Amino acid sequence: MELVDHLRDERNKAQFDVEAMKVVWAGSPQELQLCDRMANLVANHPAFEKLKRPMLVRKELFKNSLRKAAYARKLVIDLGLSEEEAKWLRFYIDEPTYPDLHWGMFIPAIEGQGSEEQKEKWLPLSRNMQIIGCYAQTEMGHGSNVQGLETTATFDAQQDHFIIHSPTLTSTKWWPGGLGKVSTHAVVYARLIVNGEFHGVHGWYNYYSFSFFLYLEDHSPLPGITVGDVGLKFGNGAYNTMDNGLLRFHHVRIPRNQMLMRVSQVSREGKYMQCDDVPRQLIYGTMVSVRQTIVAMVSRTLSRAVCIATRYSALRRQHSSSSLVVPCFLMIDYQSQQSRLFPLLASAYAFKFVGEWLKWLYTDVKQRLEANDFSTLPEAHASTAGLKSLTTSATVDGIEECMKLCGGDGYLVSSGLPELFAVSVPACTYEGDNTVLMLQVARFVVKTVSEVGYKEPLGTSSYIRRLNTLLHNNCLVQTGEDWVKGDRIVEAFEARAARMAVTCTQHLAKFQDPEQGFSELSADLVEVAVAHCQLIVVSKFVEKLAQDIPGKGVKEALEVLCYVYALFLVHKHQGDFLVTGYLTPKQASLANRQLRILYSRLRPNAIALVDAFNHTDHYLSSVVGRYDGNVYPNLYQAAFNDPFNDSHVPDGYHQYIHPILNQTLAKL
Ligand SMILES: CC(C)(COP(=O)(O)OP(=O)(O)OC[C@H]1O[C@@H](n2cnc3c(N)ncnc32)[C@H](O)[C@@H]1OP(=O)(O)O)[C@@H](O)C(=O)NCCC(=O)NCCSC(=O)/C=C/CCCCCCCCCCCCC(=O)O
Ligand SMILES: Cc1cc2nc3c(=O)[nH]c(=O)nc-3n(C[C@H](O)[C@H](O)[C@H](O)COP(=O)(O)OP(=O)(O)OC[C@H]3O[C@@H](n4cnc5c(N)ncnc54)[C@H](O)[C@@H]3O)c2cc1C
Repeated sequence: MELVDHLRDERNKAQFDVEAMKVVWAGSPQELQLCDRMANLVANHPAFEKLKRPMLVRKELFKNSLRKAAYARKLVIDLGLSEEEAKWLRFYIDEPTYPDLHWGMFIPAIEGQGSEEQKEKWLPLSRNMQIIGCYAQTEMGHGSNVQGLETTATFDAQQDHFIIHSPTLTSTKWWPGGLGKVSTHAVVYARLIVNGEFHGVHGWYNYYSFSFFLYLEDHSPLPGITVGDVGLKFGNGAYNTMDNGLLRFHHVRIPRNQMLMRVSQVSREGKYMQCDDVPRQLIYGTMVSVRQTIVAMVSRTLSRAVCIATRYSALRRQHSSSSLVVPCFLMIDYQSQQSRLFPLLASAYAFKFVGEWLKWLYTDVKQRLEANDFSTLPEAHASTAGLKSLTTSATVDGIEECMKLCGGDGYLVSSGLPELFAVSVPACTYEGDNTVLMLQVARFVVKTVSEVGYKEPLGTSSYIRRLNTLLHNNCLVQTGEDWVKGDRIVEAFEARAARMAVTCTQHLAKFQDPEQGFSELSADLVEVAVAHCQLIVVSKFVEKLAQDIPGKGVKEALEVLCYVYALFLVHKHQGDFLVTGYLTPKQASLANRQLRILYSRLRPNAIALVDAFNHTDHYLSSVVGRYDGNVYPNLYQAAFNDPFNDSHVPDGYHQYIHPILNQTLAKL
């Protein structure tokens, strides 16, 4: 049967080389080839079917996810896949499960915080999956406040043991993924007590389950340990494939050498030693690593929602305002649809490029940390925390907007958007609540501003070196065209961030107790942090454009996206730009007018830009976002694929509808 491409006319409008753009999006020809291979391996393997997922009850859903993870492991071994290939394979399976935590947090925690001897012992076991681990930090009463963790690890010098204990209900470990049902091991965070003295929170390598011996059929916990799942979560098929768990210890003994010993150690004699020159913050290092990974991945999540909404918008017709009868307008041709959709399309590209940069920054920091150079850790912490917060919040809001952009059909599970929203929304909370993370960024920015004159601002805060210029020189834009210049845009974002930071720093200085000031001004401080992070994203996009980008029309198409991203933010946050006095109202309105011009330049490329994401229909799992655009027959068919349509007479019909029709309710 001949395949009809319902989006062919749209594809023919493209003004750039889509294949070349696919390389830019993927990062390199090699990455494109790798991702394409893994995405298609998953798409073509029946084991990874996922359309029925939302219909399954929790136990079936969970078993199904275990089956998929086992198939994935088998493929990794049978095909001899590299760690990088295996990572992408798991990514395209598109189902949160215990391997995310095992590979994403448990192993990095041992790598970052274990001594050489500990790494040698535990990493091979972990990498071969002879043990499965999770990351048990959060407690029922303490998520953001890590210093408040209550679980204790008391050293018993006589037996050379630590005694791990949950002294209160609120000290129950609560939420760790993979903990509830699957993991055999955990990195557990607890307060260290040696000779009655507290030494803050540290990490322990711990086993809590008999299933350490994988061939045991019994999976009951070790004596003194209570473990379980925290319960059903939002969005049926979404994050419920993960066994987020609870864990309590009742005086559980573990050998002394199971304390992760890179940051500090306890000797056989019970002497606590902080390792020379290694900052305590390193025990938070795993969070820096995962926040970076989240930023690297989140652009794909947003691109997926945007791809669905763009394709559907380019197919579905609505009435024009002059004729209520003849459906003529494509949804994508409404200015109002464009003004909601195109900034999201631009954001997906912007987040991809900032994610690449963050990966570079993190790789550099990791190498330095291995060589005991901790100088760039604060910058890495602020950048990973801030960008994780900014990009996940924008992505989750973006998915919701894409759902609305598809009208009623966006609300159908078969659109792929409700599940995508449900699986993504906890990213605003896990790995640090987004507001709490922005407050960390604000601390970093305010500290940098306060130290001007005696400490040189570096990296992402180096704009603060030019504080005088940024505070006193106002915007030079005179025409709309002036707004589409990279350096001018970056300067506008620098000036806004610098001015907001200085104002907040001055207000803070009026408080006698800095912590009280920080608390009272926290809403303003979050805005300072947002301005700083948006500057990073905009400037990394502009830097990307300065690179050599091959392919007909590719650079031009990216320029339009970059300016759409930046000018959309100028418009959305024009209050900041105006209040700080950097822009005049005239300049702000020129930015908005230019934005509309950019939307019309983006319009012919819209479908090609989402095709360049190279998403398979399997990964999208959306009837309205199909590549071929053949939406309506498939939408109709999807309705009948729902088991609810197996029969015309639902359970309960005879019992509860007939009495109403027959007016025999009294018999009920
Ligand atoms: C920082 C807090 C908010 C509180 O801090 P506070 O009490 O004020 O201060 P202190 O703790 O004393 O610290 C202050 C100083 O330390 C600096 N700091 C803080 N954090 C860090 C850090 N991370 N790194 C470096 N430095 C740091 C800070 O700047 C201060 O410095 P200074 O004194 O000013 O100089 C803190 O407590 C906090 O972080 N709270 C948030 C808690 C949190 O984030 N918890 C996370 C728990 S784990 C979790 O949620 C896991 C979720 C699982 C999600 C799964 C996602 C998976 C997707 C990705 C993985 C996929 C990989 C797949 C791989 C594969 O398949 O192969
Ligand atoms: C799906 C999912 C998976 C998770 N996986 C893991 C895991 O694998 N391992 C693990 O250890 N944990 C995990 N967590 C826990 C997660 O890290 C915490 O939920 C998160 O750190 C937030 O903590 P909390 O839930 O205690 O929220 P709270 O800290 O109670 O925050 C609640 C509200 O208070 C505000 N708030 C809190 N503190 C401040 C402050 N200082 N200033 C201003 N406002 C503040 C927040 O902004 C938020 O609005 C997971 C959570 C979820 C939802």
